[in-house]
Amino acid sequence: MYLDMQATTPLDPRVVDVMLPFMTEQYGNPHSRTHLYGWEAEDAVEVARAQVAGVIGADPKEIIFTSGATESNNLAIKGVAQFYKDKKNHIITTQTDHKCVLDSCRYLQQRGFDVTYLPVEKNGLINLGQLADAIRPETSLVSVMAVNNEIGVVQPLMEIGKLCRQNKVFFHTDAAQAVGKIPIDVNAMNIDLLSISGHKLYGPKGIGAIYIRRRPRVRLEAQMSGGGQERGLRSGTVPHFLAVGLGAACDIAAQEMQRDQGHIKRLSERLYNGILSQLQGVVLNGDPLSRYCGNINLSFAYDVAVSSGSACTSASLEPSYVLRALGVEEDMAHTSIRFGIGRFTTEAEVDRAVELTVQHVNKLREMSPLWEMVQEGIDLKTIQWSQH
Ligand SMILES: Cc1ncc(COP(=O)(O)O)c(C=O)c1O
Ligand code: FES
Repeated sequence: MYLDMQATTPLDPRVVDVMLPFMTEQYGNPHSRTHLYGWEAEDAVEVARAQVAGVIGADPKEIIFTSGATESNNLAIKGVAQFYKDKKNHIITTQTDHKCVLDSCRYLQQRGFDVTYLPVEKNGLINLGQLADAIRPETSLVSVMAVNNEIGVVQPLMEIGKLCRQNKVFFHTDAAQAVGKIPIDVNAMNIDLLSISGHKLYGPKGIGAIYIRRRPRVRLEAQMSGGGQERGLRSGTVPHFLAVGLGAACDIAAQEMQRDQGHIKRLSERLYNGILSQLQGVVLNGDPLSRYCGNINLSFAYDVAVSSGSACTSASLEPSYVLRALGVEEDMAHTSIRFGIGRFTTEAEVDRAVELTVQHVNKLREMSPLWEMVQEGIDLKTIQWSQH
């Protein structure tokens, strides 16, 4: 039973089929210009580039292959900030963006840039008025993720894009959890830079892409020195079989998005209703409407000692910084579980997850004196504990 599709997805077998020949017979270097092996590989990379562009409504020339969304986010944020640094030294992101976005911003802060970390509302969405107020003449970039990896909320991309364009500020979105799952159109949404990860959409790990708008043109400083591949923005040999895999994954996702959504929505509802019909004191984290249906993040009231921390950083016992940014109380943040449903999830897996969740929560609650008090109608917040 695997319900962690935000962490990673399995390779679609159709993607593997397309990749295989490029690992065995067609193993040329796509940058070798003098023989058939090189040409074959180059052609395959260009087909893949067009497939990646296709799923977000971009031009293939606007796609650069990278090693994943972490690299794309680093390149977008550091690259734009550094290129425009003489005139503009301010960037804006959100408190709930991915660690690699936040860390890239911290890196810039240490080098003299000014960063605004926008708070989010209780539902996990940013406040557009606050974003408008945060934009200054010296702002070069706004970076707001599309779908949140922990709670699945979808930020208002269309509105953010419009605001950024009006103010002549570039708009980058980390769309690692969004591409191939929800419709994205870089032109309709005025997105200037966008990060993609292969292994979140049934493609291979170790490959990703960044979309960089050509009109109006976005300039950025490369973060890798070398042979000047990928228009000088990302030196290093393109791993052609991975690129081919990413291309195929994007192509399949584009064609089957509606079908995937139908399947995933049905199973998510089954999971959510299954748990909520059998347990009290369960809360869905994040906006109930503006969300990707394959992510269900639930908190279980009172002493369910699951203490998973963040679904993504479960090695630490600290409650998730994303849930804290929503104002979720510490006890509820500590008892949150993220369920991730995807293309290959089955009804049987969901039913088993419901059964196990209900069983475990009931067991932990039986052991909890706090839960007993809640059952008796005592509001725990009114209690004076003898310590502290
Ligand atoms: C929202 C988000 N951004 C970026 C990443 C990093 O992606 P990659 O593993 O391709 O570097 C992830 C994956 O964990 C993610 O969920
Ligand atoms: S899903 Fe990406 S870090 Fe957890």
